[in-house]
Amino acid sequence: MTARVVAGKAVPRGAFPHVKVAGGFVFVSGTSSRRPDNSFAGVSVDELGTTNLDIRVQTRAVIENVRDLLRSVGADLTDLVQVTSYLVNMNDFGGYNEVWAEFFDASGPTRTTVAVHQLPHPHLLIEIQAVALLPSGGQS
Ligand SMILES: N/C(=C\C=C\C(=O)O)C(=O)O
Repeated sequence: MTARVVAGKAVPRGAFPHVKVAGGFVFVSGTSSRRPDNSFAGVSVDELGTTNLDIRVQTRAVIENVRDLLRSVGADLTDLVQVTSYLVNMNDFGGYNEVWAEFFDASGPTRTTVAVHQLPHPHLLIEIQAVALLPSGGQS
C-alpha cells in the first residue's frame, strides 16, 4: 500500500494522505476547493465585505483537485469508480450537478450526494471523496 501527500497541492489539514493505493484501487481523501496557499476557489468578498460562495466554481475546483491527485499516481478522472459528494446545502444541488455533467455522464463513476451540517471550513460548500481503479501501468 502506498500513501502519498502530493507535492504542489493544498496540504492535508490533518495526519492523513491525499491518496492511498491499495489492491489496485486509488482512494482519494475528502477534497475541497482549497488551493496550495490555503485560499479557496469559489470564494470572493465584495466591496462591502460580503463573502460570496459559488457552488459552480467550487465544484469545478474540487473535481480538478481530485483529478490532480489521481494523476499523481498515474490515474485520471476516467478511472473513477465511486464518488461521494458532501454538500452543506442541497439548494446547491442544481449548480453542482450542472458542473458535474461537464466532466461525467452516466458511464462515469457511481455517485452518492449527501448534505452535511458542516465542512472543515465555513467557506466550503462542497467536499468530494473518491475511489478509482488504478489503470495497469499506473505507478503506485
Ligand atoms: N479530508 C478532510 C479535509 C479536507 C479539507 C480540504 O481539502 O480543504 C478531513 O479532515 O478529513
